Amino acid sequence: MAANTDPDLVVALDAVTVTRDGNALVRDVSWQVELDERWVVLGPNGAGKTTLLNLAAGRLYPSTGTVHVLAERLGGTNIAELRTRLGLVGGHHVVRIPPDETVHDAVLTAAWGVLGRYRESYDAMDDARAGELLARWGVAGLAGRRYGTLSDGERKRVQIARALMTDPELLLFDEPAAGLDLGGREDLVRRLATLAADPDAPAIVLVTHHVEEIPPGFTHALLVRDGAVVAAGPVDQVITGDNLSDTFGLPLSVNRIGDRYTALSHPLPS
Ligand SMILES: Nc1ncnc2c1ncn2[C@@H]1O[C@H](COP(=O)(O)OP(=O)(O)OP(=O)(O)O)[C@@H](O)[C@H]1O
Repeated sequence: MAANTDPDLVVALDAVTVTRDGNALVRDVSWQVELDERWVVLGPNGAGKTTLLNLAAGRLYPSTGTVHVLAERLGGTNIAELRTRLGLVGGHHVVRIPPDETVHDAVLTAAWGVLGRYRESYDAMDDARAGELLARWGVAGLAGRRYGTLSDGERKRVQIARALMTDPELLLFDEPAAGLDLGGREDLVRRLATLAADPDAPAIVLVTHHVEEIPPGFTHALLVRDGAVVAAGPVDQVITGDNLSDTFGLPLSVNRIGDRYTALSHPLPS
Protein backbone atom coordinates (compact mmCIF):
# COMPACT_ATOMS: atom_id res chain seq x y z
CA MET A 1 0.00 0.00 0.00
CA ALA A 2 1.16 3.53 -0.66
CA ALA A 3 3.30 5.24 1.93
CA ASN A 4 2.36 8.71 3.07
CA THR A 5 4.50 10.99 0.98
CA ASP A 6 4.94 13.85 3.48
CA PRO A 7 8.05 12.93 5.50
CA ASP A 8 7.29 15.64 8.08
CA LEU A 9 4.08 13.87 9.12
CA VAL A 10 4.93 11.52 11.96
CA VAL A 11 1.34 10.55 12.73
CA ALA A 12 -1.58 11.11 10.37
CA LEU A 13 -5.09 9.92 11.19
CA ASP A 14 -7.69 10.52 8.52
CA ALA A 15 -11.37 10.06 9.46
CA VAL A 16 -10.50 7.24 11.84
CA THR A 17 -13.15 5.25 13.66
CA VAL A 18 -12.41 2.27 15.90
CA THR A 19 -15.38 0.09 16.87
CA ARG A 20 -15.57 -2.77 19.35
CA ASP A 21 -18.76 -4.68 20.15
CA GLY A 22 -20.77 -2.11 18.22
CA ASN A 23 -19.36 0.83 20.21
CA ALA A 24 -17.12 3.52 18.76
CA LEU A 25 -13.98 3.92 20.91
CA VAL A 26 -12.96 6.83 18.68
CA ARG A 27 -15.18 8.43 16.05
CA ASP A 28 -14.16 10.13 12.83
CA VAL A 29 -10.87 11.46 14.21
CA SER A 30 -8.50 13.32 11.91
CA TRP A 31 -5.24 14.39 13.52
CA GLN A 32 -1.73 15.09 12.36
CA VAL A 33 1.53 15.23 14.29
CA GLU A 34 4.54 16.77 12.61
CA LEU A 35 8.21 16.07 13.15
CA ASP A 36 9.01 18.99 15.45
CA GLU A 37 5.74 18.95 17.42
CA ARG A 38 5.08 17.93 21.03
CA TRP A 39 1.43 17.04 21.61
CA VAL A 40 -0.54 16.56 24.78
CA VAL A 41 -3.76 14.53 24.53
CA LEU A 42 -6.26 15.40 27.24
CA GLY A 43 -9.67 14.05 28.12
CA PRO A 44 -11.70 12.34 30.82
CA ASN A 45 -11.62 8.62 31.63
CA GLY A 46 -12.85 6.55 28.71
CA ALA A 47 -12.55 9.41 26.20
CA GLY A 48 -10.41 7.36 23.79
CA LYS A 49 -6.94 8.71 24.62
CA THR A 50 -5.25 5.33 24.95
CA THR A 51 -7.01 4.15 21.80
CA LEU A 52 -5.46 7.08 19.91
CA LEU A 53 -2.06 6.30 21.41
CA ASN A 54 -2.41 2.65 20.41
CA LEU A 55 -3.20 3.72 16.83
CA ALA A 56 -0.13 5.98 16.81
CA ALA A 57 1.92 3.06 18.16
CA GLY A 58 0.70 0.71 15.43
CA ARG A 59 -0.83 -1.51 18.10
CA LEU A 60 -4.36 -1.06 16.89
CA TYR A 61 -5.82 -0.78 13.40
CA PRO A 62 -8.68 1.55 12.47
CA SER A 63 -12.07 0.03 11.67
CA THR A 64 -12.54 2.76 9.06
CA GLY A 65 -10.29 5.60 7.93
CA THR A 66 -6.54 5.52 7.48
CA VAL A 67 -3.56 5.80 9.83
CA HIS A 68 -0.04 6.62 8.75
CA VAL A 69 2.78 6.38 11.29
CA LEU A 70 6.26 7.52 10.28
CA ALA A 71 5.03 7.67 6.69
CA GLU A 72 3.93 4.02 6.73
CA ARG A 73 0.30 3.12 6.34
CA LEU A 74 -1.02 0.77 9.01
CA GLY A 75 -2.18 -2.36 7.31
CA GLY A 76 0.39 -2.02 4.57
CA THR A 77 3.63 -2.16 6.47
CA ASN A 78 5.75 -4.43 8.63
CA ILE A 79 4.51 -3.55 12.10
CA ALA A 80 7.44 -5.22 13.89
CA GLU A 81 9.86 -3.03 11.95
CA LEU A 82 7.75 0.08 12.57
CA ARG A 83 7.67 -0.56 16.33
CA THR A 84 11.47 -0.49 16.52
CA ARG A 85 11.22 3.16 15.46
CA LEU A 86 8.90 4.12 18.33
CA GLY A 87 9.37 4.61 22.06
CA LEU A 88 6.49 3.89 24.45
CA VAL A 89 6.32 4.80 28.12
CA GLY A 90 3.66 4.19 30.72
CA GLY A 91 0.10 2.97 30.84
CA HIS A 92 -0.62 -0.42 29.41
CA HIS A 93 2.54 -0.22 27.34
CA VAL A 94 4.88 -0.49 30.30
CA VAL A 95 7.55 -2.93 29.32
CA ARG A 96 7.80 -5.68 31.87
CA ILE A 97 11.33 -5.12 33.03
CA PRO A 98 12.36 -8.10 35.20
CA PRO A 99 12.64 -6.96 38.84
CA ASP A 100 16.09 -8.52 39.27
CA GLU A 101 17.51 -6.74 36.20
CA THR A 102 19.99 -4.00 37.02
CA VAL A 103 18.91 -0.50 36.11
CA HIS A 104 21.82 -0.20 33.68
CA ASP A 105 20.85 -3.43 31.89
CA ALA A 106 17.17 -2.42 31.87
CA VAL A 107 18.18 0.47 29.60
CA LEU A 108 21.00 -1.31 27.73
CA THR A 109 18.89 -4.28 26.61
CA ALA A 110 16.63 -1.96 24.62
CA ALA A 111 19.45 -1.90 22.05
CA TRP A 112 18.46 -5.49 21.17
CA GLY A 113 14.79 -4.99 21.90
CA VAL A 114 14.90 -7.58 24.66
CA LEU A 115 14.06 -7.65 28.35
CA GLY A 116 16.62 -9.38 30.47
CA ARG A 117 20.23 -9.83 29.57
CA TYR A 118 21.12 -13.17 28.03
CA ARG A 119 23.76 -13.78 25.37
CA GLU A 120 23.51 -10.61 23.34
CA SER A 121 26.71 -8.67 22.98
CA TYR A 122 26.78 -4.95 23.54
CA ASP A 123 29.58 -2.69 22.53
CA ALA A 124 31.13 0.11 24.55
CA MET A 125 29.02 2.66 22.74
CA ASP A 126 25.81 0.96 23.90
CA ASP A 127 27.10 0.94 27.49
CA ALA A 128 28.10 4.58 27.26
CA ARG A 129 24.73 5.58 25.79
CA ALA A 130 22.81 3.73 28.51
CA GLY A 131 24.94 5.49 31.14
CA GLU A 132 24.45 8.86 29.51
CA LEU A 133 20.66 8.41 29.33
CA LEU A 134 20.48 7.36 32.98
CA ALA A 135 22.44 10.49 33.87
CA ARG A 136 20.20 12.69 31.76
CA TRP A 137 17.13 11.35 33.58
CA GLY A 138 18.72 11.76 37.00
CA VAL A 139 19.07 8.07 37.84
CA ALA A 140 22.76 7.41 37.11
CA GLY A 141 23.31 6.76 40.81
CA LEU A 142 20.87 3.84 40.59
CA ALA A 143 22.63 2.08 37.68
CA GLY A 144 23.72 -0.89 39.79
CA ARG A 145 20.42 -1.28 41.68
CA ARG A 146 17.87 -3.99 40.91
CA TYR A 147 14.97 -2.50 38.95
CA GLY A 148 12.45 -4.07 41.35
CA THR A 149 13.82 -2.02 44.25
CA LEU A 150 13.06 1.36 42.64
CA SER A 151 10.24 3.75 43.54
CA ASP A 152 7.52 4.44 40.97
CA GLY A 153 9.10 7.78 40.06
CA GLU A 154 12.54 6.22 39.61
CA ARG A 155 11.05 3.43 37.49
CA LYS A 156 9.34 5.94 35.25
CA ARG A 157 12.62 7.70 34.57
CA VAL A 158 14.37 4.40 33.83
CA GLN A 159 11.54 3.49 31.43
CA ILE A 160 12.01 6.80 29.62
CA ALA A 161 15.77 6.25 29.39
CA ARG A 162 15.05 2.78 27.97
CA ALA A 163 12.56 4.18 25.45
CA LEU A 164 15.18 6.69 24.26
CA MET A 165 17.96 4.09 23.98
CA THR A 166 17.04 3.19 20.39
CA ASP A 167 16.84 6.83 19.30
CA PRO A 168 13.14 6.59 18.36
CA GLU A 169 11.52 8.85 15.78
CA LEU A 170 8.32 9.10 17.83
CA LEU A 171 7.95 8.99 21.59
CA LEU A 172 4.58 8.12 23.13
CA PHE A 173 3.76 8.62 26.81
CA ASP A 174 0.59 7.27 28.41
CA GLU A 175 -0.04 9.13 31.68
CA PRO A 176 3.63 9.20 32.68
CA ALA A 177 2.92 11.09 35.93
CA ALA A 178 0.19 8.71 37.12
CA GLY A 179 0.92 7.52 40.65
CA LEU A 180 3.75 9.97 41.27
CA ASP A 181 3.76 12.23 44.32
CA LEU A 182 3.88 16.01 43.89
CA GLY A 183 7.67 16.17 43.91
CA GLY A 184 7.95 13.25 41.51
CA ARG A 185 5.41 14.81 39.17
CA GLU A 186 7.15 18.18 39.16
CA ASP A 187 10.52 16.57 38.56
CA LEU A 188 9.12 14.57 35.66
CA VAL A 189 7.32 17.56 34.13
CA ARG A 190 10.54 19.61 34.23
CA ARG A 191 12.57 16.82 32.64
CA LEU A 192 9.94 16.37 29.93
CA ALA A 193 10.13 20.13 29.33
CA THR A 194 13.88 19.79 28.82
CA LEU A 195 13.27 16.93 26.39
CA ALA A 196 10.63 18.98 24.55
CA ALA A 197 13.10 21.84 24.14
CA ASP A 198 15.75 19.59 22.61
CA PRO A 199 15.68 20.15 18.83
CA ASP A 200 17.09 16.64 18.33
CA ALA A 201 14.30 15.01 20.36
CA PRO A 202 11.73 12.99 18.45
CA ALA A 203 8.12 14.01 17.96
CA ILE A 204 6.28 13.48 21.26
CA VAL A 205 2.69 12.58 22.14
CA LEU A 206 1.77 12.59 25.83
CA VAL A 207 -1.59 11.44 27.19
CA THR A 208 -2.77 12.87 30.49
CA HIS A 209 -5.91 13.76 32.47
CA HIS A 210 -4.43 16.91 34.00
CA VAL A 211 -3.44 20.29 32.56
CA GLU A 212 -0.94 20.59 35.44
CA GLU A 213 1.03 17.82 33.71
CA ILE A 214 1.51 19.69 30.43
CA PRO A 215 5.27 20.19 30.25
CA PRO A 216 6.42 23.67 29.23
CA GLY A 217 7.45 23.66 25.60
CA PHE A 218 4.71 21.28 24.50
CA THR A 219 3.40 22.87 21.34
CA HIS A 220 -0.02 21.35 20.64
CA ALA A 221 -3.04 19.91 22.44
CA LEU A 222 -5.75 17.49 21.37
CA LEU A 223 -8.88 17.43 23.54
CA VAL A 224 -11.11 14.36 23.27
CA ARG A 225 -14.45 13.41 24.73
CA ASP A 226 -16.59 10.34 24.00
CA GLY A 227 -14.18 9.28 21.27
CA ALA A 228 -14.44 12.55 19.34
CA VAL A 229 -12.17 15.57 19.00
CA VAL A 230 -13.35 18.63 20.97
CA ALA A 231 -10.43 20.84 19.95
CA ALA A 232 -6.96 20.51 18.43
CA GLY A 233 -4.21 23.00 17.78
CA PRO A 234 -1.56 25.13 19.50
CA VAL A 235 -1.58 24.63 23.29
CA ASP A 236 -2.25 28.26 24.18
CA GLN A 237 -5.28 28.38 21.88
CA VAL A 238 -6.73 25.01 22.88
CA ILE A 239 -6.24 24.98 26.66
CA THR A 240 -9.07 27.35 27.55
CA GLY A 241 -11.81 27.22 30.17
CA ASP A 242 -14.50 26.79 27.51
CA ASN A 243 -12.73 23.95 25.73
CA LEU A 244 -11.87 22.13 28.96
CA SER A 245 -15.44 22.57 30.23
CA ASP A 246 -16.71 20.97 27.02
CA THR A 247 -14.13 18.20 27.26
CA PHE A 248 -14.67 17.24 30.90
CA GLY A 249 -18.38 18.08 31.03
CA LEU A 250 -18.24 20.49 33.96
CA PRO A 251 -17.63 24.22 34.28
CA LEU A 252 -13.90 24.75 34.55
CA SER A 253 -11.67 27.79 34.63
CA VAL A 254 -8.08 27.61 33.50
CA ASN A 255 -5.21 29.64 34.84
CA ARG A 256 -1.84 30.00 33.28
CA ILE A 257 0.98 30.57 35.76
CA GLY A 258 4.18 31.27 33.87
CA ASP A 259 4.65 28.30 31.59
CA ARG A 260 2.24 26.00 33.47
CA TYR A 261 -1.52 25.50 33.57
CA THR A 262 -4.00 24.75 36.34
CA ALA A 263 -7.72 24.04 36.08
CA LEU A 264 -10.40 24.32 38.75
CA SER A 265 -14.14 23.75 38.67
CA HIS A 266 -16.38 26.70 39.38
CA PRO A 267 -17.98 26.60 42.83
CA LEU A 268 -21.24 24.67 42.86
CA PRO A 269 -24.28 26.93 43.18
CA SER A 270 -25.54 26.91 46.79
N1 LIG B 1 -11.48 -3.85 23.52
C1 LIG B 1 -12.48 -3.05 23.87
N2 LIG B 1 -13.76 -3.44 23.74
C2 LIG B 1 -14.79 -2.63 24.08
N3 LIG B 1 -14.62 -1.38 24.59
C3 LIG B 1 -13.36 -0.95 24.75
C4 LIG B 1 -12.24 -1.75 24.42
N4 LIG B 1 -11.11 -1.04 24.69
C5 LIG B 1 -11.54 0.14 25.19
N5 LIG B 1 -12.87 0.19 25.24
C6 LIG B 1 -13.69 1.33 25.67
O1 LIG B 1 -13.40 2.41 24.82
C7 LIG B 1 -13.42 3.64 25.53
C8 LIG B 1 -12.12 4.38 25.32
O2 LIG B 1 -11.09 3.67 25.97
P1 LIG B 1 -9.63 4.30 26.16
O3 LIG B 1 -8.83 3.33 26.97
O4 LIG B 1 -9.10 4.69 24.84
O5 LIG B 1 -9.97 5.61 27.00
P2 LIG B 1 -8.98 6.59 27.80
O6 LIG B 1 -9.36 7.96 27.40
O7 LIG B 1 -7.57 6.20 27.60
O8 LIG B 1 -9.46 6.30 29.28
P3 LIG B 1 -8.64 6.39 30.68
O9 LIG B 1 -8.34 7.84 30.87
O10 LIG B 1 -9.64 5.89 31.67
O11 LIG B 1 -7.43 5.54 30.55
C9 LIG B 1 -13.71 3.28 26.98
O12 LIG B 1 -15.10 3.47 27.22
C10 LIG B 1 -13.35 1.80 27.07
O13 LIG B 1 -14.13 1.14 28.05
